[in-house]
Amino acid sequence: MTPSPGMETGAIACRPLPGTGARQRREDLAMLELQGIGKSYGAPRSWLGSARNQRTVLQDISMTVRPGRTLGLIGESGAGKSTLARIALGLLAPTSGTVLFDGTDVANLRGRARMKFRRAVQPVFQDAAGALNPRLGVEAILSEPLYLRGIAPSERPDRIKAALEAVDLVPDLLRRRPRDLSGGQRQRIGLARALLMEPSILILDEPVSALDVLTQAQILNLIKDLQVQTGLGCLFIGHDLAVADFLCDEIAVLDRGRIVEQGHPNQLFGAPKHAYTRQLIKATLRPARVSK
Ligand SMILES: Nc1ncnc2c1ncn2[C@@H]1O[C@H](COP(=O)(O)OP(=O)(O)OP(=O)(O)O)[C@@H](O)[C@H]1O
Repeated sequence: MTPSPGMETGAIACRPLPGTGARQRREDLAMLELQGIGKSYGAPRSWLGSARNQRTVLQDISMTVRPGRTLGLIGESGAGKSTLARIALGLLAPTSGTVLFDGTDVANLRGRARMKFRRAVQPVFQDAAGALNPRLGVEAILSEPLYLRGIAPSERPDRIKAALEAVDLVPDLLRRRPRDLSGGQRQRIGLARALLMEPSILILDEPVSALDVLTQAQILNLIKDLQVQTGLGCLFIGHDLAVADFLCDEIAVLDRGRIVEQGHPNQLFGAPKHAYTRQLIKATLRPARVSK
């Protein structure tokens, strides 16, 4: 199959973020585990004992995001991907099941321990424009995580500069606002902001869906390089099989709130077991396989 343009051509140079260092790859250590996650929206009519208003969107989802690995969650619109992303980030409570961060149920985390979890698991969303405060300039946007981490003001400019370099942006952009950036630049700023939190895990919710194919390839290479460099674990959420194939070590296929198949991309694309996976592959116009 044909690789998407730019995907296989020279990965963007990696520069370590200051203070991030190159983390050890700890392949066997589970960092974020979702165990039997279920989610229903809408309040039950409890006084009638009826659940007529409730709609179940996730059922019995179990997956583990490990350091240095990228797990993909693929499904069509409405399958429940963003709901799962919000649960993994601790922004939404599951109706059933448990999210474990380094072995601890995040529902029981309070105070500093909860802040540590929220810092360690960082999102990168599809809509970078919506995720960046439009009233702030890039410098203020990138200062925020450093402020939250208690980094001294005197240290912030160097860290911001290095973060910009890490995502291949020039310091000139610091004075601009999100609306004055291209989609790709905004996504890089979103990535830099997440990285400045020194996360263990990135939740990539459709991170390149809004970008043209060349910019997609650059951002995907960047994510991959940064992951190798820092040992980050990633949960990639999306619908694009070619992107998942390029980025992921393992892919789970989500159909109407249930994982119907999970495996290595070669197995999944080469010999899909479930009818829904076959349907997804067939519906994709010749997904580009990219050599790893
Ligand atoms: N706050 C909410 N209240 C009620 N229903 C919701 C809420 N959020 C999402 N849903 C419903 O849950 C289902 C799953 O939505 P979700 O956004 O998780 O899917 P998705 O796979 O991310 O879709 P897309 O790729 O289109 O963003 C959808 O039917 C949606 O309408």
